[in-house]
This record gives sequence, structure tokens and C-alpha cells, in this order.
Amino acid sequence: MSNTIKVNNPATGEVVKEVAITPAADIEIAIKEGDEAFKSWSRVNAHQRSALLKEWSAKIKAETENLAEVMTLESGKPLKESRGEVAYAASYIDWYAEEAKRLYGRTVPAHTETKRIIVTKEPVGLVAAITPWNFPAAMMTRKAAPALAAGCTFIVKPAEETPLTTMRLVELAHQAGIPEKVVQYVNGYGKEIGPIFTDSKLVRKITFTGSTPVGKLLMKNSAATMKHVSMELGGHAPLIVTKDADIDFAVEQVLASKFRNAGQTCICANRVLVHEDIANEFSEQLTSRVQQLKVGNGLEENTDVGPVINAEGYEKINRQIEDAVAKGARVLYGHQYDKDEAKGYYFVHPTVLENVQGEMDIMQEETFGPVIPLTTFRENKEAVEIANNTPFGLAAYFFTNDYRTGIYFQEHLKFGILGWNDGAPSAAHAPFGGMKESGIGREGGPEGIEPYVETKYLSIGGIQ
Ligand SMILES: NC(=O)C1=CN([C@@H]2O[C@H](COP(=O)(O)OP(=O)(O)OC[C@H]3O[C@@H](n4cnc5c(N)ncnc54)[C@H](OP(=O)(O)O)[C@@H]3O)[C@@H](O)[C@H]2O)C=CC1
Ligand SMILES: O=C(O)CCCC(=O)O
Repeated sequence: MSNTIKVNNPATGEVVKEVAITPAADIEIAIKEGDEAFKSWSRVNAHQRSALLKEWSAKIKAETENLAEVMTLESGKPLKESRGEVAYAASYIDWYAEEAKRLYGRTVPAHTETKRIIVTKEPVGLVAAITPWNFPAAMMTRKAAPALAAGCTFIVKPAEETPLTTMRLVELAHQAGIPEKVVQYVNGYGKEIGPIFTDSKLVRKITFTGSTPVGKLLMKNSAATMKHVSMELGGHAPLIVTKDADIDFAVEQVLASKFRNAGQTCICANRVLVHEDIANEFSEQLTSRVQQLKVGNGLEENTDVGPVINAEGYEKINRQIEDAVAKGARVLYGHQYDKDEAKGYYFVHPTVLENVQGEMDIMQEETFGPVIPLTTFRENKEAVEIANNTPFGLAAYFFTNDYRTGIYFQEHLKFGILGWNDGAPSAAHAPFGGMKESGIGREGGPEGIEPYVETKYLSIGGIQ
């Protein structure tokens, strides 16, 4: 078996670079060193940790062009999105550099005059992160930044498709002055490195973004050593357009949500539910806008939609489209593929399907591709029932200018992230995460640092 991983450009299939697989013995050493480094890093005062994080963020921002190019080469996403992701990744570091200084404990009024009660927050210890290929920078920093801010040490295993961005981010952290054993990366295959992380008693927390089956496995394997876990898993976001919605605006927001990273995000609109009275107008406007999107290599500045990540991704999307068409969905636009299996690149052209029904795979499974399935509803209650009829609960969107309808959706949709007239809700200062099988825990906002701390309660007695 090869001891390297070839990193391919998904737009051409060409090898961008080969990276060494970290041998299992070296991963064990990295874990030991990370645990050892925790003893000193957790004693570094919060203001110093904050200053180091700010320096890391500054170095990332200063290297935006290089990082963006590396990210586009290994992930295929358009350069303009890669630049945006570099800024987004740095914004998590900036946010948690500030939160480091606000990990407050509290004093609690005691039930007797002779006692005092003090509650403090302590870092959980060494954190192991496993990250996906769809956001090679931001999924790393939104785990590393709160971990380091809280005083934890950190080891990350990036997706095999996209290790290069992570490797550079870790180098920049070291150049910023964060000690080498405090933030480390290891490279290799998830199914081999996952068990090393979960079996280790020294790893006190696993944080993961990726598919729901892998999340469940990691959680199960973390049970033996009772690790903390944060799981940011798959989604199947409904996007509801009511009859009072601003159609032009809703169409633009659908585009922003659906075609970001060629539809390969866990919060992409996966099902678009349109009120039947406006369905024709909406689908006409949507289709005419989708036709304007430019498909191509992400390195070309005017590309809107890049390739999908690999053959498995392509096959899933292709199967869902063909299943929908076979079961009666009508193609309004797209249904076109541009691929070369020998070379190893796969483009799925933006596709709009109408007359999509609940029994089609696309209405039940996460798509992770640039496909919009349109379906209709008559009553808001019906829209909520369709929307909630999924094991996932990550993001949901609704477009309405009626505040009563908006509040109704806010109260009845079972999802962790809601966008009301907003197709792009992600922000470092807001809690991102899902309900049901979309995961456990939140990343971003004050909630995002809590999973990296333990609460310690001190009761002092005998006070005169
Ligand atoms: N929530 C999200 O943002 C994401 C959701 N997905 C969903 O998952 C589908 C499949 O994508 P895929 O990339 O295969 O997702 P995976 O969940 O397999 O991969 C995500 C990360 O998990 C690692 N991994 C894989 N298997 C294991 C394991 N047994 N133990 C520990 N870590 C593991 C991967 O490593 P390696 O690369 O070495 O396999 C990668 O770093 C997508 O089509 C999409 O629906 C995928 C990515 C992100
Ligand atoms: O798709 C994902 O896994 C990450 C979500 C992107 C975002 O933060 O908006």
C-alpha cells in the first residue's frame, strides 16, 4: 500500500501534490505530545492565547490569495468562494480570540453562612478533529479556534481530498507563535485514523464535520473512553416560498444557498417548496437565472459552479436525478454532465426539476450537488409537515413578508438553523449546528466554545 495520498484537482483530475500518510506510530506520538503540551498551554493566560490567535488570523488574511488558490486546486470551488472562505475561516479565529477572555465562571449564593460556592470552566484537554473536503479552511478553524481559546491542544485530520489547505493553516499557526505541539495535523484515511483517535485515553474530545454514518460511528467509538463529542453532520434543508414572498429576492437567495460550492454544503437548500399559486412564476424566474450560471474550472475568475469533488459524489447526484426523472419529475433545465472518468473529473450542470414528489430519493437523501427539486404546497401546515419529514434537522429556510407566517415557521420547523428571507445564515458569531441526525453541539457564537470546557464546582466549607 502506498504511503502517500495523491491530491487531485477535481476540475482536471491532475495530481496537484502527493502528501505523506502519517504512520500510526507517529500519530500515537502526536497524541502523546499534544497531551503533554496541554499541561503548559492550558496555563497560558487567556490574554496571551487571545493575542496568539489574533496573530494567526492576521497571517491567514495576509495570505488570502495563496490559500484561496490552494483551496480551489484541491476542492474545485470557484476562486471567489475560496477567497470568501479564507475570510470566513479567519473570522472564527477573530471571534474566539475575544471569547478566550470571556470564559467566565460564577459564584453561587450558598445555603449556609459557613460555605462558599465557586464554579469555574476548564479546558477539556487534547481535542482530535476530523474535517471534510467541502470547507477545508473554515471547518478546521471553527474547531481549532474555540479549542485553543479555551486552553485545549488540538490535532486535526483533514479529508484525504483536501489536506493542503489544512497543512498550510497549521504552518501559519506555528509561524504566529502557537507552539508546534499545541496545534498539529496528521494525514491519512479516516477509517484508519478514526479508531486511533477514539481508542486513545489521552484524546478527551472528538469534533467532527462530515456524513451522518461516520458521525454515528465516531460517537459510538468514543463511548468506551467517555469522550466529549461535537458532531456536525448531514442535512436536507427545505426552503419554503410562500405566496406573499418577494419572488425576485427568493430566487436570488435560492441561488446563493443552492449553488455555493456546487451544492456541496450541509446547509444547501435540498428541497424547494413553493406555494402552488406562485409556482409557475417562481420556476420561470428561477430557471432563467440558473441558465446564466457559468460552469467551469474554479481557477477561472468568472466560474460560478465548479466540479463535484469525486466519482462517489457524482454518482450519488446522478442517481438522485435519474431516479427523480424515472419517477415523473420534469427537467426544466440542466440534466447535463461533463465528465471524464479516465482523467477523473466530474461536472454536474445546474439542474432544475419540477413535479418532484416525496417518494423520490432526492426528497429523502442529502444530495450534495447543484440540483434544485421543486415541489408545491397549499397550506403552511402542509409545508411544515413536508419540511419536518426527514431524520435531518440542520438548516431550513422560509421566504415570507407576513410576520405571522414567519413566526409560525420559526416555531414549528425542527431545525437548528433557520433563514427567514435569508439563504446565507452562517456567521462566526452565531451558533451553527443541527437537531436530530444532523448532529450534536454548536459551532460559532458563545455556544461554540462551551463544548471545549468542563465545568468544575468548588464548595468551600468551615468559613467563620
Ligand atoms: N456535514 C457536511 O458538511 C458534510 C457532509 N458530507 C456528506 O457525506 C457524503 C459523503 O462524503 P464523504 O467525504 O465520504 O464524507 P465522510 O463523512 O466519509 O468524510 C468526512 C471526513 O470523515 C473522515 N472519515 C471517513 N470515514 C471515517 C471513519 N470510518 N472514521 C473516522 N473518520 C472517517 C474522512 O476521511 P477520509 O477523507 O480519509 O475518508 C473525512 O475526513 C456527502 O455526499 C455528503 O452528503 C460530506 C462531507 C461534509
Ligand atoms: O457544509 C458544511 O459542512 C459546513 C457549512 C458551511 C457553513 O458554515 O456555512
